[in-house]
Amino acid sequence: MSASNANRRPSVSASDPPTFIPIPANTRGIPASSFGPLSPVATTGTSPLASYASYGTSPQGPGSHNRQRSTSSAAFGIARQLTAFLPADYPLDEEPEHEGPNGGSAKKQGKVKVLLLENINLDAANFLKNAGYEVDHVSKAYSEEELLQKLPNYQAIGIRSKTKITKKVIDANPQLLVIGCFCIGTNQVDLDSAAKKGIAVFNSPFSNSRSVAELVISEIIALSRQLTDRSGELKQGIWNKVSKGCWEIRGKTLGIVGYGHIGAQLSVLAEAFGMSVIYYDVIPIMPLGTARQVDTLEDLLSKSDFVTLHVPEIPDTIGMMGALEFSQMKNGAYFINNARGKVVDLDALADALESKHLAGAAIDVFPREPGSNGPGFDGSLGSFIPRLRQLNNLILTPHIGGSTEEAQRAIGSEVATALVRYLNYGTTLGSVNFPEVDLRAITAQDERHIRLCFVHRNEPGVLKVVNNILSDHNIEKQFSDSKGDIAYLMADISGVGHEEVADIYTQIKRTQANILTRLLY
Ligand SMILES: NC(=O)c1ccc[n+]([C@@H]2O[C@H](COP(=O)([O-])OP(=O)(O)OC[C@H]3O[C@@H](n4cnc5c(N)ncnc54)[C@H](O)[C@@H]3O)[C@@H](O)[C@H]2O)c1
Ligand SMILES: O=C(O)[C@H](O)COP(=O)(O)O
Repeated sequence: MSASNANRRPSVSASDPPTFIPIPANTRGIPASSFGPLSPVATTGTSPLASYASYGTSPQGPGSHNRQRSTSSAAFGIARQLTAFLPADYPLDEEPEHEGPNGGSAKKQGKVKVLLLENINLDAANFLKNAGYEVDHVSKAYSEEELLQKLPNYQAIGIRSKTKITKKVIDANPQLLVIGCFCIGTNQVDLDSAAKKGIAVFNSPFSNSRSVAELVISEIIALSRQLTDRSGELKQGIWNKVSKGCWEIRGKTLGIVGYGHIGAQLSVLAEAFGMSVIYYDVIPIMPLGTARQVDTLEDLLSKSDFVTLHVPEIPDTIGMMGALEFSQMKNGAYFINNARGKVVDLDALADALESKHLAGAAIDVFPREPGSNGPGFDGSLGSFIPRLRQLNNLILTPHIGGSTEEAQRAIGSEVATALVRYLNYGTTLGSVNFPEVDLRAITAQDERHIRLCFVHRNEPGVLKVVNNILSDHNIEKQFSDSKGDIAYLMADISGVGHEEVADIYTQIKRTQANILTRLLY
């Protein structure tokens, strides 16, 4: 990038809408979702790194005098930041040199590239573009092969529940810095392998909970009244007005397995319909309303008219509903799964429905799901599928529990914000596989400040070595935390001359416990 390109800055007056995420000066403890809706479309794109240098860290926010920070500093900031985007073992000395600020040389230049898969909300894509990133938006999920081929061009990836980020994909992509799961579940990512390679993973823990809870309420009523069967018959010209086997839901017992964000939300809605609610969870959780926790899954199954699952896919929950558990359910009860496909043995469910032991079921999630819309929901995904397609009072939906405009917008905003905050500021609040670390923003008064973001193995003596390297400078603030095998240190250092940055970067990167070193300012 030439110096003139680097001089490009958004033309913002005090009355202009902000062109960056409104990150407060001290972000500690403030959930990303509290930052409000996506910011308006920017009129001028700006590098996230330039925006950090010239705007983002100002305690005064947009329109403050800190925007007057020198352009050459912003340009140099871009160059310095980008050295950190290279793989941890990239030889710094061999980076190609480009024309830098003030005619001097600078390191390789470029933009952060983000790959968004699975039709992630377009507002999120625009938000990331406005933050200065290059964004590629794809509507389908990628297979492992496609990821191995295409991901090496990107520093960040956004996925939903279908794309599997395996250890193989992680190992093949040392340039990858961050993964955004634009959904609740994170079972599709090898979180441990990602952490060990210094890749932070973020999700949206509750932005679609309400959408799922509402879908379950609709399914409870639809099953109870055999709605989809009646509708299907009428579409074929058959008038079949029956009341036999159709019930009100008032006074019936709903059994919720997993009383987390969705389960608890559903509990409140179900009571408003006059249902009695019981729930089973592996941890004691305070009931809402008059709901009641039971001690065992069997207890819940034997007492409920409707059983609905809201557990994550983890080793303990895989296969938790099989032939034995279905036999423990009441005769004529209904079963609903909007959690994850592998939690249920669908052949056993087909048996329970075919034998009329169960009166109906609603299934939104499957052990294997097609990667894109269109034909493909067939026996190749499991021998039970042709059986399920023949059954009465069985509602099959294509994993749409969280698919509402509201949920997708909220998730887009939340996860896109988390990605920008991590890439531009190093903040890991809300990460599912990293320790949560944040520092209040650099004041940006002093151009000689830098921020060290250091992901390392959790071993004794690391901080001593790092602080030795930093000891010639003033460490304004630092915070470190660990999670399992990895630890993360953020430190703001002042009094750093431009000529010293590469040296600090190289020394820290070469420490024995280094996983990923980034310098930001
Ligand atoms: N169908 C969809 O589109 C859709 C949308 C959102 C979420 N989901 C799925 O729903 C799951 C639940 O979402 P949430 O936001 O309520 O999660 P959550 O983490 O808030 O709650 C999950 C609850 O399950 C409990 N739990 C864990 N293991 C258990 C076990 N063996 N037995 C009983 N309880 C157990 C946990 O203690 C927790 O209370 C997600 O993990 C995701 O897989 C699906
Ligand atoms: O984990 C989730 O949030 C849900 O399963 C929704 O996944 P989706 O974004 O792929 O629809």
